[in-house]
Order: sequence, then C-alpha cells, then structure tokens
Amino acid sequence: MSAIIQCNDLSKSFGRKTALQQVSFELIPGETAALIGPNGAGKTTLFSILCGYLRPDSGKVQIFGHQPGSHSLFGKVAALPQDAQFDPAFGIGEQLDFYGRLQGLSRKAARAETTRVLALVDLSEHYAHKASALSHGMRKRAAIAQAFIGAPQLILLDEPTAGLDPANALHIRQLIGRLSGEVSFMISSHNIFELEQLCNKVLYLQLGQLSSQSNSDNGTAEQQYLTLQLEQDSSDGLIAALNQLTGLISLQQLQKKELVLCYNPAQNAQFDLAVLQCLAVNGWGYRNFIKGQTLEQKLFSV
Ligand SMILES: Nc1ncnc2c1ncn2[C@@H]1O[C@H](COP(=O)(O)OP(=O)(O)OP(=O)(O)O)[C@@H](O)[C@H]1O
Repeated sequence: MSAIIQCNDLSKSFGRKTALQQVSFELIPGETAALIGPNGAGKTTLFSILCGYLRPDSGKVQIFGHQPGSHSLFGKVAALPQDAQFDPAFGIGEQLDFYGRLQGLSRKAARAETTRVLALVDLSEHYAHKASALSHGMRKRAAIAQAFIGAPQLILLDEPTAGLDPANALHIRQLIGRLSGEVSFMISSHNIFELEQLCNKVLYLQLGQLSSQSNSDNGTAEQQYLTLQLEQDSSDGLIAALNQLTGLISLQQLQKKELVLCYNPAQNAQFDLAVLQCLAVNGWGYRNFIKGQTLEQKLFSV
C-alpha cells in the first residue's frame, strides 16, 4: 500500500537549536494520526515541513509521492496552522470564497463551496460577518472550514480545538470523526483524550525525536487490557477477588479508584463478564469500564 506521508530521517535545526532529529514515520490510507508532545517538542516544525512552509536540513519527506509544497499536491493537501487568522477587514465568507478561487474554482463554485464548508462548521448564518465580530470559537471553526475547501485527501490540523469551549471542541471532534472515513487527517493536540477518540495512530515527539509510534490497538491475542474506574476507592477485598479470576495476568492500581487488568483471552474468553459479575456480587460500583488501556497509560506507561 503506498503511503500518504513518508518521512525518513527528517532533521531540522534553528541555529544551534535542534527542533527535529531523524524523525521517520509513515501514514497509510485509512489512518488518522495524532501528533503528541510537550511544548517545544517540534510538532509545529514537523507540520510546517509537511505543509512545505519549511525545508528540512536533511532527510526525505514525501506526500502522495511528492515533495511538500509541490504543485502536484495543489488541492490534495490542506492545513490549519496553529495561529490561522482571518483578515479583520473582510467578511469570513468572502475570504473563504477567495480561498476557493485560489484553488481554481469559478466565482459561483467557490461561493457554493463556502456555503458547504460554513454549514459543516455550523456557521451558515455568518457568511457576511467579519472575523472581529465572531467569538474566538467561531473564528477557529471558520479557520477549520477553510481547511475543508475543495476535496483535500489529507488535512493537517495543528491544535484544532485549542482554546475552544467543550461544546465547540466536541462539535469539531464529531466533524473530524465523520469525515475521517473519506479524508486522512494528521492532528496535533495537547488533549490526549481527544486524540484517543479520533486517531488510530499515535506519534509521540519529545525533544525533536519520535520516541513512540503506537497504533491504537488494544493488546494482542494473548494479552488484553481492561481499565476499571471505580465509584469508591479500591480495597484489599476487591483486589483479592479480582486476583482470583481465571485468565488474569496482572493487576495494576493506577490511582485509588482506577485499576488496569491485563488478561489472557485464550484462558477466559468471558473475562470482562467475570469482572462485572465479581463487582456485582460484592456490591462494588464502577463508573467506567473500558476495554483496553487509555492512550495516556500506553504512552507514559503509568
Ligand atoms: N523559527 C524558529 N527559530 C528558532 N527556534 C525555533 C523556531 N521555531 C521553533 N524553534 C524551536 O524549535 C523547537 C521546536 O519548536 P516547535 O514550535 O516545533 O514545538 P511545538 O512542539 O510545536 O511546541 P508547542 O506545543 O509549544 O507549540 C523549540 O525549542 C523552539 O524554540
């Protein structure tokens, strides 16, 4: 299967500051990738290289087999930069029309495309409004609409929900989730929970190096995980009872109310049911019963 993004040994420095060091990864069709890392890890630098705004010092990067920024990618790759801004002097619809025109659409087609993408982000009524008249969340949604213009096959979103309230962030997550069957996304965010819901591939950058690439599978045929969030603090009695269950490999207490159970499904295909029964019989309540580990647990081995 040919890769959508292919990065090999990508390095980039700014003076003596190394922003990326021999970063290699690929994104294949059907994958939605999360780019995670602490402040200064190199996420924006990597995005800028993928968008063709910056050139790497060394290494190779190809998108759909072409160099980032190349003419062949015109209309195929769209991006939402972290600090995307609209000109405060013009209506947002007019500016979206302009982006459509830049993609080669006729005036009429560009207007129709603006109508479509404004509806996607729930801003249909705001065609004529200037950016300065919109709230921060609405401006962010309008910027995201810009990335959906035309028919891009890859959309790079740098912190798409940063600064949004929970309702607006949910709206954007739902939109990305809905479109991810048709379009490939690469998304950077500090919100691990959000990325866990949206992405099936995780790239973890730290000090410019890719320290972990995990596909969000949840274990192997021999080893599966259950995460249990309890209503009350766990007790010796509860842990002793769970330790009796057939198939249990290990039990880890992450917090007073959170346990991760690793088990072998070949030894007990109904392990999850057995856990629920054990809780019910003993009158122990639970708030959440998650099949698998959370992304936070996987990345940071907590
Ligand atoms: N134009 C630049 N000139 C000098 N140093 C830069 C430049 N751009 C980035 N850097 C440095 O490169 C490193 C990576 O920065 P980058 O912005 O890519 O990180 P990031 O992971 O996007 O951070 P954040 O989460 O804070 O946005 C940082 O140490 C930063 O200071």
